[in-house]
Amino acid sequence: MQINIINKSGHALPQYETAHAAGMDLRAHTDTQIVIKPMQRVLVPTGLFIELPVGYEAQIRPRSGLAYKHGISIVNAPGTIDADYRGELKVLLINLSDTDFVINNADRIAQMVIAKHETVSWTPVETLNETARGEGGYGHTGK
Ligand SMILES: O=c1ccn([C@H]2C[C@H](O)[C@@H](COP(=O)(O)OP(=O)(O)OP(=O)(O)O)O2)c(=O)[nH]1
Ligand SMILES: [Mg+2]
Repeated sequence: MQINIINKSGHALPQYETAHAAGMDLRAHTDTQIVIKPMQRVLVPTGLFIELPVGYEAQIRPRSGLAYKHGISIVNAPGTIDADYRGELKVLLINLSDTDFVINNADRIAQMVIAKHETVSWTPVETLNETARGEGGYGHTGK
């Protein structure tokens, strides 16, 4: 499918890095180097603006390589981009390591998955149907 995008980043458009990748990497759009100190969070601009079709969302997810090697994650993972959002895509990174992490312009900082979603309406009721699980949760089936 095609999605309208405005690209003010000066970088190439996000792309799938392999043939069947689910996510497209997002690059930082910054004039100055960004340093994220341990346990600090930073909202990193991408320079991208998109027009998702109704019924679709974009999910902003961490990159596992950055997470494993540098403790870089996303505070609100997965970030949700609504179909009616027209602002700049931004990535809320957090440094979970004990050393500073440096981001340069064009670094690939996160990945974005485009996904369908349902829009539901509620039917208020007094009881819900019975299941074997019932209210069990939070590990009630054991280790
Ligand atoms: O990682 C993110 C998460 C959100 N957004 C943008 C797109 C999204 O549509 C909008 C609102 O996000 P969200 O609903 O998660 O935030 P909120 O705190 O509920 O704000 P709002 O009241 O504006 O919905 O912010 C981003 O650019 N990056
Ligand atoms: Mg919201």
